[in-house]
Parts: sequence; C-alpha cells; structure tokens
Amino acid sequence: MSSRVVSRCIASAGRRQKCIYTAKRHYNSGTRSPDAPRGATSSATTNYEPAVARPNSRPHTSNPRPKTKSKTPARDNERNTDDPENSIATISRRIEIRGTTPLAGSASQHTNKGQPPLIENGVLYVLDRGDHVKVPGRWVRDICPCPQCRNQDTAQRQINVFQADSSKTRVASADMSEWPIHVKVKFEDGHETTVKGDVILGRRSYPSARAREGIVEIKPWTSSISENPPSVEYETIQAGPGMAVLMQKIRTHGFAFVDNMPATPEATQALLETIGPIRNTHYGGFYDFTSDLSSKDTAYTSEALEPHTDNTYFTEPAGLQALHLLSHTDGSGGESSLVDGFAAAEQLFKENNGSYLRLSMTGVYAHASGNEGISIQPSQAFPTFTHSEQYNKLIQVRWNNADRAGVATPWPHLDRWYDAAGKFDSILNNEKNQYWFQLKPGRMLLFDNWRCLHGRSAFTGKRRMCGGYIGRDDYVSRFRTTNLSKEELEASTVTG
Ligand SMILES: C[N+](C)(C)CCCC[C@H](N)C(=O)O
Ligand SMILES: O=C(O)CCC(=O)C(=O)O
Repeated sequence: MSSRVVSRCIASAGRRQKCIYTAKRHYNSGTRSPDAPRGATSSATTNYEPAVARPNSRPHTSNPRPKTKSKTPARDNERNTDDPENSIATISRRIEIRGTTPLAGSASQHTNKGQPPLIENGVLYVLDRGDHVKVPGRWVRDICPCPQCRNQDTAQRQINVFQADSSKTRVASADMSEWPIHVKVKFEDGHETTVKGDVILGRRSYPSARAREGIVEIKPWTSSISENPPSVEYETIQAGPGMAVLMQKIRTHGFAFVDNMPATPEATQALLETIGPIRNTHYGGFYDFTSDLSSKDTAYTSEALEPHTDNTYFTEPAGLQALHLLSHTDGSGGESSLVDGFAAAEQLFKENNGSYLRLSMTGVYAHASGNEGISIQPSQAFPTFTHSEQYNKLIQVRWNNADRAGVATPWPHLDRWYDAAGKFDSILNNEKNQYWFQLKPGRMLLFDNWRCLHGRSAFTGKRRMCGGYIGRDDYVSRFRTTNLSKEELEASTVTG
C-alpha cells in the first residue's frame, strides 16, 4: 500500500470513514482472525436427516464390557421451530463453525508480515486485514517489559495505565527502521520501549491464540490407533527431553503411555508431580484404589464402565488423568478403553450437524453424591461440547452417563436432546471408535480428560490401580514451557 494511499486512509480513518482502499487480504481465505465478527450462520450444511442407528455389536470377551442397550430407531431430528429461542437455526447462528472440522487446533497459519506501523498525531497505526488500525498507546505502555513497568522476577505489571497521565501513554515518536523485527517507541514522558513485530502482528493471530491455549494440530483417531499408540520411554522423561515429547503427544492425540517405568505408586506420583501439582478432590490427591467401594463410586467396584470423562460434576474437570495398573491377581478382565471424544464429536458434526449444535448449546448438570457428606454439582449446566470463545474451536467434551444429572432445556426440547445425545452415545459405543487394551504394571496411561473418554470391562480378582488428576491449566502450562520458544511464550502471554 503506497504511503500516499496510506495517509489518505489514515486521514479518512481519522474522519472516521471507512478507508476506501482494500488491500489484499493477508489472511488465508476461509479462516478468520479470532476477533472476526461472530454470529454468522454455520457454514456447514445443517443436516436434519436422522443418522441411521447403528446395529450395536459388542466385542466378545470372557468379561462383559459395558452393555449398550439396543437403541429405538432414531427419531427425525426435524427442524425445531416450536421455540425460536432454542431452535437449531438460532443455535447455529450462535456457533460459527468454519469448515467441517470444529476441532481445536486445525487452523491455518497466519502469515501477514504486514507493513511498518505509522504514527500520526501521537497514535501508532498498523496494517491489519488491509486496513490501518489504531494501536492504543495505553496498550503499548501496558505491555512494556522494562524493569520499571514489569517486575523482572515475576513478569507482573508494575504500571497502571488507567491512572497514568496521558504523557505516559501518548506516543511521541516511533522508529520503524527495523520493522518487522521491532518498533522502538518513545512516549511523551520520555519513556522508551521496544515492541517486537510479532507481538503486534500476532496479537490476534491463530498462532498466538493456539500458543496461548497450548493447541497443536490434533490428530483425531479411531480403533486403529491400536496399531501404533503414542508412548514415551520413562527414562527419557527423567532425563528431561522426554517431557516435551510426552506433552506434545498428549496434546496431539489426547493420550500417551509412559513405558518401562517402575510399577510403584511412588514413581507414579513423582512423575505426575514433574508435570504439575496433583489435584486434590473428595477422592483425595494421589489415588491408589481397588474394588472395595472405599469411595462410593463405581470406579471402586469391579463393574464395567462405559466410555466417560471424569469430573463432569466439577465446574472445571481435571485436564489430565493418570491410570497406572499396579497389580491384578486371582482374576481376569479389567481391560481399559479409550475413545477420542474430538473424533467422535467431529463424526457427529458431519453426520448430524443439528445434533452437534444441540449438544453444543444444551447445558447438562452432573453430580457426585455417593460419599457421606458429599453432594457436588457444577456452578452451572455445561454443554457436552464446549468451544473456545476466541476462535470457535472445540476445546472440551464432557460426557458421563453415570454421573449425569439434570438437562437444562425446556420440556418441548428434552426429547430432542435425548435424540441428539443418543446419536453421540452410539458413536462413542461403536467399537470402531474404541481403543481397547490391557494396562500392565510399568506402563502408565496419561490422557486429556477434556478430550478423551475412558472406560473398562468388568473384572474379577484383586485389581490395584493408582494415578492422579492434574488441572488443565497446569498441564497445558507444562506443554507450553517444554514445547514453545521463549519468544512464542512471551508473544502469547502478557501481550494478547
Ligand atoms: C479413582 N478415581 C479417583 C480416579 C476416580 C473416581 C471416580 C470418578 C467419577 N466416577 C468420575 O467420573 O468423575
Ligand atoms: O479402573 C479403571 O480402569 C478406570 C476407572 C475409572 O474410570 C476412573 O478411575 O475414572
């Protein structure tokens, strides 16, 4: 964009008229910057044809796996017009889902290198999506990393731009000679700061959003993951580099095994604590359990458990869960199952978009009530599928048929919620989507409880399992600090 045109844009922008010059789009077509206007109708065609109810085939083993009852034929998921508030058409307007993969992380790279910022009347302007937009001087001062403005030990801000006089936030001059590496800014009070080009250009980009949320290009899977399940050798983790690989694999696949580790609770707990603090719950912190109903939950029995995510009764379910089988004597069964909840959600999205949207917008309560003096429910009803507000990608699946409580939907829609949930249940319980394996002492399973569902077959004999929960933010922090560069961390932390 020539400087003459730019100054005309600035001038016209200054007169609050839309700049008439529309530069080439710097974003790949079809993707949007996180701040794109929301609310457009889903680009996917809304499919109201009922998904064909699958014939339920159960794998045959000596120990019964979770029973999936035969389903009544799926009812038409016809367009729901009797309640404009909650109609699918309304719902789709609320969730803008791009393309056919509403999954976290599958976003294109943002490559705009942009043109040098400009300064006009004490204000900095940068090129964003073809127009020059104003960079608030308060933002530039707010993110200043110098020792006066930010505590160098804690990275916490030490300046309050809301109370600062305007000389501290009005830009006096800007040296763009080394753009896009950085721009050197001088404020009217004489304070100087250097802002990296990536921090300005990447502020609303997918890479920054994904770095901030620890999102990678995910790889959805089905039962064929059994051919090459993700794993990391224990000794590489102890040595250091293995932790980055472990975190990367869990973010990519939703789970990973730690192989050849000591089959002891002590080694298990110690490894978990190198990822993050073990979360304490009404089950305790580090858990070491067997089928003695010591806690009033079916996990503490020998019954089969259908695929589920844990902690749906918490406002924030644990992000990471570990299961390490320490021993199983005098009996059999107790196989473990995993289902990729993101892959299952994507399948529902493609097969029955209306059901996907309904499960994205209908809150569901859950409860933990078995133990004396415990009656836990979440702060509100959360939907089965939660999307990131910033870029509308699926970030969490919540599903637990055993712990589910009320469904927050009016009577006229309740049956349709059951239709939609029944479709998702069929996908989860289709063995094509289930990865079954036998845990063994020395091989720990770690999985993302916001993405993967887990279960087990019934068992006999004495089976001892240990593990722990780790908070989602703690586990993603470990992913970020072991997989992102210092610059990527910096550009996706204070400056967003
Ligand atoms: C043994 N361990 C503490 C891991 C689980 C306890 C039970 C989990 C509960 N049913 C849920 O789905 O959240
Ligand atoms: O015992 C198992 O294999 C898993 C139990 C379970 O689902 C859980 O602890 O959340």
